[in-house]
Amino acid sequence: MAAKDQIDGLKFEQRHGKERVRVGRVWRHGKDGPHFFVEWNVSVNLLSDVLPAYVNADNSDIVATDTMKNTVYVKAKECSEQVSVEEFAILLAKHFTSFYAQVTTAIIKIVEKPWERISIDGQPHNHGFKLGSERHTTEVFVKKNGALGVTSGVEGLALLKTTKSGFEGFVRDKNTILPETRERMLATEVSASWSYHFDSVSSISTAPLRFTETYLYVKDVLVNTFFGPPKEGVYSPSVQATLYYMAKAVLHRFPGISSIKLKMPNIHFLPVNLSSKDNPVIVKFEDDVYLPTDEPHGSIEASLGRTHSKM
Ligand SMILES: O=c1[nH]c(=O)c2[nH]c(=O)[nH]c2[nH]1
Repeated sequence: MAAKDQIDGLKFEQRHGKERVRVGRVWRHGKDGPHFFVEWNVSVNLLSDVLPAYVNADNSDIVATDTMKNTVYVKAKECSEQVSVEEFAILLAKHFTSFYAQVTTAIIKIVEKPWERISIDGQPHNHGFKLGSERHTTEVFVKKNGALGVTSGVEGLALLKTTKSGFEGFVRDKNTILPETRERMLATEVSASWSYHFDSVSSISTAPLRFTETYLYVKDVLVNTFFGPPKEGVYSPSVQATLYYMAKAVLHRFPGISSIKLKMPNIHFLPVNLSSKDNPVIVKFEDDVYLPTDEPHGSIEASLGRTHSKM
C-alpha cells in the first residue's frame, strides 16, 4: 500500500515510516500481584499527502520518523491495562490518522516475542519469564475515513510428526528419483496470517485481549488439524492437502475470520542408507535413522477465503 500521485504525467507512489521499533512493557498489579510482560517489534508506515517533500524539498508536512518512534513509547506508557498486539496496533494507527491532517492511512506491523511465564515447582512465577518458540504477529491499517483491516498471525510454529505422512502419485519424468511412500516424517514451520472482517474502527469489539484469545484458539485448531487425535493421528497425503485441511478448519470454526494464508515449508528428513564397496550394508534404512536438513526445503503456501465477505 502506498500514497499515489501524478507528477508531470508520471506515476509516483510513496510512504514513510519507522521499522523495528523495539519496546518492552510491564504491567504490575498491586505490591505482590503477578507482573505481565510483553516485548514487541513495531513497524509504522504512513501514507500521507507530502508530495512537496519529494519534489520541492519542502518538509513542512513530514511527520519525522523519530516522532513515530517516540509515539510508540508514549502510547505504550498510556496503556494502563495489558493490551494485545492487535489492540496496540489499532490504537497507534488511529492516533496517526486522526492526529495528523495530512496522514491518509497508517499501517502498523507488530511481532511479539514469545516470553512465557515460568513455573517453579508447578507454581506460576510472579515475575519470571522464559523465551518460547512461535511468535504472535499482526498487521493493521486504518484509513482516515475509519476503514480498517486487521490481520493476526503466527510465525515460527515448528511442527513434526514421525509417521502418518506420505506422498504418492506425483509426476514422474526423467528427472524424478523420489520414491513414492506412505511412511515418512513430516516437519514444517508454519507461518499463518488471517484477516478479520470489520467495517470500520467503530465496529471493533472492546473486550480486552479478545484478539489474543482468538490467536490461541486458531493456533490450537491449526495444530490439532495437523496432528489429529493423540493415539491414532491423521494421515497426511501431502503438505498441500494438510495445509488445505488446516485452513478450512480455521474458516469453519471462526466465522469472524474472512481469509487465512498459510505457508508451510516441507522440511525434509532424509532416510539414511550407508554402504561402501566392501560393506554394502552399513546402515539400512528401516524408518528409523534420518538426516535432518534445513535446505533445500519444499515451499508450499496457499490462502483460502470466503467468497462473501460477510456471513
Ligand atoms: O507433501 C509434499 N508435497 C510436495 O509437493 C512434494 N515434493 C516433494 O519432493 N516432496 C513433497 N511432499
